[in-house]
Amino acid sequence: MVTVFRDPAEVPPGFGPSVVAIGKFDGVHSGHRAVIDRARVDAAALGARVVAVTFDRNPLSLLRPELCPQPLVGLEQKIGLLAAAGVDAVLVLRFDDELAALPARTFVESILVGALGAVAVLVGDDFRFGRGGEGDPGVLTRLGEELGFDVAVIGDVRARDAGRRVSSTWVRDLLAEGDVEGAARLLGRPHAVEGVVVHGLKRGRELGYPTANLSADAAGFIPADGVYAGWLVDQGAGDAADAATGSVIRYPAAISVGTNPTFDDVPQRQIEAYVLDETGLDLYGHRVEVRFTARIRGMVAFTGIPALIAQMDDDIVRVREALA
Ligand SMILES: Cc1cc2nc3c(=O)[nH]c(=O)nc-3n(C[C@H](O)[C@H](O)[C@H](O)COP(=O)(O)O)c2cc1C
Ligand SMILES: Nc1ncnc2c1ncn2[C@@H]1O[C@H](COP(=O)(O)OP(=O)(O)O)[C@@H](O)[C@H]1O
Repeated sequence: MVTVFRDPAEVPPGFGPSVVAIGKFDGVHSGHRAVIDRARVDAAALGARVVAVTFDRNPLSLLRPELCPQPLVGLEQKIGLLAAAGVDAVLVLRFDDELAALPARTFVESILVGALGAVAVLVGDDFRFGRGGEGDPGVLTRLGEELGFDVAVIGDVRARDAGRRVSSTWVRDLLAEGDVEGAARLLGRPHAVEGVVVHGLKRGRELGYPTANLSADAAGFIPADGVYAGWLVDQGAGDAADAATGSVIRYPAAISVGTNPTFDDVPQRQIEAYVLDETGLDLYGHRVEVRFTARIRGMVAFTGIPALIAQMDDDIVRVREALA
């Protein structure tokens, strides 16, 4: 089980020694996981814990909101992915005015050394920290020499085929084009959006394809409008029965993203998933994750419902092939 601290003050005294990896970790892609893997190796050698230090939001949302991109994953998704990558603890720092104004030295003394007892710190080469971005890997290294921890700057992880640096921006660009296969190669897993199933316009059943509609506040970057093959992972209604069984069920699914332009009554982009070969499910109120594995086609405004249904019949055949 991973331990999550939402404030440095929550870290118990004497928690260290720890090997700390710091970053935004948006998407927890293969580059991020290379940093975590290195931290695990170092921690094993030093008899220390592995801690990921990250932020509750993109620092840009406070510093330069006009430049702040849509996150690839929500905070809770990120914590789950860091846990899956093998960290022992995650420290989530609230990126507010106070943290943004903290001098680099204070950040290191109070959080890395004071709270976490860091013996080694790993960062990417573009890491900046402290007031006005005054801290960089060089500053961190000198503070480490003075205060007694090692600093490792992890070089770029490159995509095997393209030779380009793996980055959250690249994943975002691919998803914005609907290239969920390309995104999955960089992430090392299918991209996913997570939310609660809400009531839609009750048209799905009439069309022969009931769809679980995700709430508008779903976490995770929404890929380009279109139809996709993927999976719906049902995490249950979060009630006592589910907690007791802890059961998570993964279903094959045909996924639709868009405003359903055949109809002109859906104001917002919507993510919906039809679970193949199931008719009696009741997913309302359940927390689900929708995973995107292949793109089938773009969204189409059909003139008439029979044309939409005929196309959906064909989509299901192609989704089945993509998932086989
Ligand atoms: C496999 C699949 C393909 C879809 N393709 C389209 C499409 O091309 N155009 C469109 O307007 N809606 C499309 N939809 C969305 C349907 O219009 C939507 O699921 C239906 O209206 C039910 O909406 P409801 O859940 O709000 O009742 C698609 C849905 C699925 C599951
Ligand atoms: N195969 C299935 N895939 C997705 N949802 C299903 C399926 N079978 C039954 N359901 C249930 O039906 C609901 C979707 O039916 P639909 O007529 O599209 O209504 P809504 O417009 O409220 O989404 C889902 O939220 C889920 O509870």
